[in-house]
This record gives sequence, C-alpha cells and structure tokens, in this order.
Amino acid sequence: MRLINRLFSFRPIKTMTTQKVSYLTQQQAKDIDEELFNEYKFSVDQLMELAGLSCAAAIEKAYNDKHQYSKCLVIVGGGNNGGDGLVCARHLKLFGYEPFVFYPKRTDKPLYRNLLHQCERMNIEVIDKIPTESNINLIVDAIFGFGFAGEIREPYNQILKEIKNLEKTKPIISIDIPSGWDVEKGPINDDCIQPECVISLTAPKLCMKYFQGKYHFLGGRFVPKALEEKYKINLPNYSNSEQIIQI
Ligand SMILES: NC(=O)C1=CN([C@@H]2O[C@H](COP(=O)(O)OP(=O)(O)OC[C@H]3O[C@@H](n4cnc5c(N)ncnc54)[C@H](O)[C@@H]3O)[C@@H](O)[C@H]2O)[C@H](O)CC1
Ligand SMILES: [K+]
Repeated sequence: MRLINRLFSFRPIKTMTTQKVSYLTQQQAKDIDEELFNEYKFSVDQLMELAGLSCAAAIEKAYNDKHQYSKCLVIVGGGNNGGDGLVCARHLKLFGYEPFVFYPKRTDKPLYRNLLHQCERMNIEVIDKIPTESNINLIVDAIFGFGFAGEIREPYNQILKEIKNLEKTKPIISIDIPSGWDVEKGPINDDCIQPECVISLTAPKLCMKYFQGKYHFLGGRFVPKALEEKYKINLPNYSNSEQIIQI
C-alpha cells in the first residue's frame, strides 16, 4: 500500500537518478561528520554553507513558482541543522523568495549569531511565533538533524504539533531528516510530521526508508571520494556543477 501511495504521489524532476544510494546509521552520519572536520579540516561554516545552499537549490527546483510559494517559514533549531536553515533562508532570499525565520531558542555562539545577523541585514524577518496559515506558503523544517535523540523536549514538541496541523495545506520541507523522526526507525507515531520534501545531506539516513513524500533530494556535495570508499557507501554522481540530485 505504501508503495502504491508513493507511486501515485511521485513527481520526478529532470535530474532524478536511478543510481544506488546508501543509507546511513546515526553513528555513521556522526563519524563521517567528525572525519570531515577532524581529518579533512573542513570548518563547520564551510560545510554548513554548502548544505544550506543545496537545500535552497532543492526548494527552488521543486517549488519554483514564486507567486505560489514566496512566503517560506524557516523554523530553526539549536544545532547545526538549524544553522543549515539560517543559510538556506539567506539563499532563498537571494533566489527571490520571502523567507522569514522562527528561531525560538537561539544558540549563543559566534557562528549562529553571525548567520542570524546576516539574515537580519538581508531584511529577513525574525518572528517570535508561528504566523497564521494565510501568511505561509512553505514550511522549512530545520529543527533537528542527525543529532536528535530521546523524547522531544519543549518548545519543539509544541512547535512540531503546530506544523503537523498545517501539513495538509502547506508543504513541509525537512532539512536532512524530518524533525521528530527517529534517525534510524523513522516516524515513531502518528504525531510525527510527514514532509512533502526532504533534502538529505551527505547521504540519506536510515529513517528515509520510511519517507512517503513527493521529493527526496540529496545535497551537501562535499564528500571526498576516499571517505565514500572508507565507509563503503554509494553516493550518486551529481551532474556537472549541480549541488543536488533527486533520488
Ligand atoms: N556532514 C554533514 O552531513 C553535515 C551536516 N550538517 C547538518 O548538521 C546536522 C547535525 O547537526 P548537530 O548539531 O550534530 O545536531 P542537530 O542539529 O541534529 O541537533 C542538535 C540540537 O538538537 C537538540 N536536541 C537533540 N535531541 C533533542 C530532543 N530530543 N529534544 C529537544 N532538543 C533536542 C540538541 O540539544 C541540539 O541543540 C545534520 O543533520 C545536518 O543538517 C552540517 O551543517 C554540515 C555537515
Ligand atoms: K530537520
């Protein structure tokens, strides 16, 4: 039944791949992330910029009608997933959308302060509650990524309930992982959000085997071939200079 649902709701975009893609455990995702920082000496800002840019590029590909989808609510969590959301908001603005940011628990570190400052200087409004339905066209979920564990703590539990109520009318786009899903087991109950689009970063996590939405993109094109081989993972070949690929 799931497969049938998926087939009927499925809308491929031109770049869709038939290549085999690996799914990561939570531990593998953390190990690869650490190796990129510690062994390859990437800085978090560098990878976050590429991650956030690829998310904005995927949104532009799937929701490119700016009249229908201009008002994007970006909900930002306290970790790097939230950082990707702030970068994504900035690129959405450059792409001609009208993003606005809801960032309920701000992280007091220079990286996050600077990302927020950049948004504010680019006239991206920072709001203090989820606006009424009529003021939103798209919801970008940048609350939790692969660092999520345990029971959802407030304020995010309430926020996820609010966006769940909007999901029938407003497409939810999740960065890396649908927030609230177990990173490996997927949606753990019926309260979990069901995004229409997910942009997996580096490689999809195991939870994405349960994804039933319309668009699944891979982004975060920064994994060196040697790392792919070390972890014995298959990543599709992105075409030319594309930052994303539909999988
Ligand atoms: N290599 C890559 O793929 C890169 C991915 N990026 C993004 O980084 C996140 C992972 O970031 P991390 O900071 O490790 O974790 P999260 O943002 O997922 O979450 C941490 C954040 O959430 C809080 N938290 C955790 N569990 C709970 C809970 N049960 N209830 C409430 N709050 C919770 C925790 O306290 C932290 O504040 C990855 O998914 C990508 O999106 C990088 O940007 C680039 C490299
Ligand atoms: K997310």
